[in-house]
Amino acid sequence: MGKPSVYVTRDIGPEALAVLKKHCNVTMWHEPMNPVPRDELIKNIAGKDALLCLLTDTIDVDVLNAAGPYLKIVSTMSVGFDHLDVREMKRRSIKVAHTPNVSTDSVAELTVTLLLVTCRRLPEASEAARNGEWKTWSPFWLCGPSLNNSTVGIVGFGRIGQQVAQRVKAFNLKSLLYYDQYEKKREAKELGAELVSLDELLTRSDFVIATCVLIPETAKMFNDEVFQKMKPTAVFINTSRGGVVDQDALIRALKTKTIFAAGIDVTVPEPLPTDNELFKLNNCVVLPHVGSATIGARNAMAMLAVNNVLAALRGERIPAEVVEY
Ligand SMILES: O=C(O)[C@H](O)CO
Repeated sequence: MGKPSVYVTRDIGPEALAVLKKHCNVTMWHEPMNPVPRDELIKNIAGKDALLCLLTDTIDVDVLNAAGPYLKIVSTMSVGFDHLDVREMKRRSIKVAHTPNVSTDSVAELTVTLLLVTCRRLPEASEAARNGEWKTWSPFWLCGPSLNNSTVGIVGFGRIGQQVAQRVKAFNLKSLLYYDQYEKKREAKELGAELVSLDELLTRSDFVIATCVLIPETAKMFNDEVFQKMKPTAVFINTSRGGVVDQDALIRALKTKTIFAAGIDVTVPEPLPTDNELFKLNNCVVLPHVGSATIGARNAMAMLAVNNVLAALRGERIPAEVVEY
C-alpha cells in the first residue's frame, strides 16, 4: 500500500514538513505570504486522505465535497477553528484537530505587550520622536493610564485568559476580574481572580481584555452598548478573533472617546485594508494577527498539526482533536 496523501495549504517549516513527508505524499501551496486561492485548494484537495490547513482557509461543504470520500482528517495549525465547518466534518465522520496549549504563552505574552504598548501610547510616542513633534519634555504629553492599582477584566477565562491573568498580576493590581460561561473555580482561586457578570466587569475594569473564543454566542459581543458600559478611561484589548467585536462600534467608541484606547491583534477582515478608519485613529494600535508569532510556538503548532494528521491516518488517538461539537 502506498503512502497516504496530504494537502498542506502553506509551508509549515522544514522540521514539521520533514516528519510529514516521511510518512505521507505531500502536496503543498508554496507562497508564504499568500493564502492558497480557493480554486487551487478545491483542485488539490481532490482524493486526498488529509488536509493540513491554516486559519486563513475556509473549509466548508464545497471543500469537503471536492475532497471526496477518502478525507479522514482536517488538521488546522491554529487554536481557533471558527474557519472550519466542524459540524459538517463530524457529520461526515471526518476528524477535526487543532493546536491548543503550545502557543498559550506566546499569545499571553503578546496580549500583555499590546496592553502596555496601547496604554502607554508607544506607537504614537515613537512616531512623535521620529517626526519632530518632540519639542520638549512636557508634564502631560503622551500620558496614559497605569496598570498599578488598577482593575483588569478578562473576558474568556480559558488557557490564554488564565495565562494573561498570571502575567498581569505582577503589575500590583487592585482587582482581577473575569467573565466566562464556566466558573473555573480552582484556577480563579489560584490566580486571585473574581468571577463577575459581564456588566460588572465592564463597569469596574480599567482594562478589558478579550481572550474568548469566537462562537455564535460571542459574535460581535463587543458592540455599542458594551463599549458604552466601559469607563471613558478604559483600554480595550483583543487578541482572540476580530469577529467578537462590532468593528464599527469600536471605531465609534474610539472616535467619541467613549473609551480611552484599544489594542487589537485581530480584525475583520484580515488583512485589514490600509484605508480602514482604525488605522487613522491615534488611540488605536492594530497588529497583524501576531499573537502566537514566536518561532518556538509556530514550530510547535506545525509539529502538533502534523502529529494530529499522522495519528488520524493511523487510526490512533489524535493528540488534539476538536471534540466539543
Ligand atoms: O488560533 C490561533 O492559533 C491564533 O489565532 C493564531 O496563532
